Amino acid sequence: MFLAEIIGVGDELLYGETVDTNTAEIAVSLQPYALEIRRTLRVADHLEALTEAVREAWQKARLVVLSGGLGPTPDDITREAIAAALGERMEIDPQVLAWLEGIFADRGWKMPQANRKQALKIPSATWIANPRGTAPGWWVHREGKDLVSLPGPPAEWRPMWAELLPRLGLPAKPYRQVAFKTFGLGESRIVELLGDLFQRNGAVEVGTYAKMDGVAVVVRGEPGPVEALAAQIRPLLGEAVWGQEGDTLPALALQLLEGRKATLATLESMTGGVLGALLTGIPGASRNYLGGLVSYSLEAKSQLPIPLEVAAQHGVVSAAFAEAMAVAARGLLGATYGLSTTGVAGPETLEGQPVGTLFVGLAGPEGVRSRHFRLPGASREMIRQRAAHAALAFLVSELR
Ligand SMILES: NC(=O)c1ccc[n+]([C@@H]2O[C@H](COP(=O)(O)O)[C@@H](O)[C@H]2O)c1
Repeated sequence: MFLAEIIGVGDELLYGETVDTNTAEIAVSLQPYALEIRRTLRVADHLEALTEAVREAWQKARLVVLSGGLGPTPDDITREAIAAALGERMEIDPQVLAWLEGIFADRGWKMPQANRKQALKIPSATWIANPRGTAPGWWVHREGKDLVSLPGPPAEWRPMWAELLPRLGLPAKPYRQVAFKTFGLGESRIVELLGDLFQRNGAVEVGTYAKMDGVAVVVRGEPGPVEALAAQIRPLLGEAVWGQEGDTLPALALQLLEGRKATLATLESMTGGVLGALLTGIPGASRNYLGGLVSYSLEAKSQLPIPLEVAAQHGVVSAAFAEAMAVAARGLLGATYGLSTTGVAGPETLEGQPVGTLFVGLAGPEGVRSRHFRLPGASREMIRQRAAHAALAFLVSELR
């Protein structure tokens, strides 16, 4: 199998100011191709180090993809490093220079001298137009190999790469990926459930990925074996599965509400607005999400039509109180459904309940229910995010 090497360029990637997600994203985009990735690199804005890295990658690999270092400042040296590694001289391309000057002219500015270097190119490279920035990329096709140099910002390189990748003529392999998105199961529980089906052989590979919206179980590889294994895995995950590849909890929740021509109101305590933020992050949310309130303190709760004797009897962090809050949410905004959160995000505990405790209430035409969660999380922020996703996972499972 041919090799591919991916290089993330920039000091910030080495010292942790920025986590290099570009390399991972580019690697994922190469999965449908018959290329093997044995290593990826992060290299500083250092001419010698980057030249050496590019030279070595070019020697070994069928495809080399770089991201970063195409800006106008002196520390942007990716162009120089590629030119040195490939033994070519860069020249200013007058057409690209005119295009650059035009961008600045449109904004009513004169182009700074520093930007001139973004019009530099080696003879064997062709330009990759950048529709969103001043750093065009390079595509070198030489000796049956390809080298692609992209700018660092994802908003810039994504459309450039999406357009170029199919044109590279890389050897394709039959490939299929199936994802089951679950909530409420830990990764180790999933490993236990899957047993021998947790396979990693030549034909298929199973992986689990823990995110805020739960654990995704991904099966990838040759289409036939993937379909067969996914069909065996699906029933083992049962009710925990809420979606598939590309689904998000807030979008799915809104879609299910729309399917019922229903509306939703929220009343949040522990999540402090995170739930509302997730829902309003989806375009068109206002069709089905009426809005919500954050009643964080007991004082705020006492201003709302919630029977406080429920709190006195069961505590604020309880199934009964979550249900009372959900009923109040529904009534206050006249929504079809009311959804509530109450719990303990930490680091302080509340009412003797451990950090990570969450009760979600859901009130609707069919009555009122609640669910108890014990959420893992290393920080208050993580738990609040997980809690908001848990509330949506509960809503989705009830609306299905
Ligand atoms: N009913 C609720 O969900 C609710 C409201 C306020 C605080 N808390 C929890 O109480 C603890 C202390 O809160 P503060 O750190 O905001 O004072 C935290 O764990 C927090 O998550 C829970």
